[in-house]
Amino acid sequence: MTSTAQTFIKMHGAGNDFVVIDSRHHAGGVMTSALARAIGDRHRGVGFDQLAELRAADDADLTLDFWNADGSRAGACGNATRCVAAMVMGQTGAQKLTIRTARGLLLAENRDGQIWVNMGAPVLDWHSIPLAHACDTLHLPLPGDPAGVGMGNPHCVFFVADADTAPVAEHGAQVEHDPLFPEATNVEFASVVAPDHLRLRVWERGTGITLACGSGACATAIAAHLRGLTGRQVTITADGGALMVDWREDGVWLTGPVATVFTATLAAGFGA
Ligand SMILES: N[C@@H](CCC[C@H](N)C(=O)O)C(=O)O
Repeated sequence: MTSTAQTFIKMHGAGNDFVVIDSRHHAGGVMTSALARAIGDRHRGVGFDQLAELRAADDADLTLDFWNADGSRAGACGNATRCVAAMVMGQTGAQKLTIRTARGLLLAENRDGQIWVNMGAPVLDWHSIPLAHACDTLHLPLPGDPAGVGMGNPHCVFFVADADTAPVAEHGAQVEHDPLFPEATNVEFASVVAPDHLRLRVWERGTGITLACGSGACATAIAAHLRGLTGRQVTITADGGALMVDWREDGVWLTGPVATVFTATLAAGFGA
C-alpha cells in the first residue's frame, strides 16, 4: 500500500493499543490483511492489538474497520471505537458521532469529557454468536461452565475465583480455537469483586493477551448480570485500567480512559 508514506496515530484505551489510519479521503480505504499483519509486528512494524481504519460513510459520520495483529478482521472493537470517537470529537468539536461498523451503526457521546460508546444489544442466541450447535449460551458445554455472548464478535466468559491467577495464556489459546466456535472466540476470565465491580483478564482472538478489551468488558458485564452476579452497571478492572459498562434498554454503553501516544509515518514502500 505505502508507495507513498502513510501517516498513522498510535492510541490506547486502558492499555489496549491501536494503530489508527485515517482513510476518509481514500474511497474504499487502503488497508489489507497483509499490510495490517506487517504493521502489527511489534519487532518489524509498529505493533498493535488492533488496527482501526477510518473511512467515509454515506449514512454516518464515519466508518470504522478493525484488524487484529494476525491480519484477521474483527467485527467490533469497543476500545478503538472510544479512542477514534475521542480523536474525531477533539478535531471537530462534535459532542455526538454516529459510527458505521460491521456491528452496525454505533453512537458515541461526550458526557462531561468522558467518551461513551453504545456498543449495541448483546447477542445471546447460539446461531448468531456464532456457535457450532444449539446450546444454552449462558452455560456453554465446555469445562469451567463459561457463558457465550456476542458483541459483534464472539466472547467466551469464564467466571473464576481469582482472575489474577487464571491461566489466561494457556487456556485462552486453547479455547480461542475450540470447535464450539466456528469463527474462533475471544476469551475472558472474570472474578466478582463486588456486585458493581469485576476483575477481568483477556485473551483476544487474533492477538493474544491484551491489557483490556472493550467488547470483552461488555460481554463479561452481560454474562455476570444474567447469572445474577452483578447489577447492570459495573466497573471492570482490566490489567491496563478501569472500564465502565452500563447495560441500558437502548444498548450496552462503554467508557474508560483514552490516550494518544504519538503520530508517525510509515516509510514509503513499507509492507510492499
Ligand atoms: N480490543 C477489542 C476487541 C478485539 C477484537 C477481537 N480480537 C476479535 O477478533 O473479535 C475491544 O476493545 O473490543
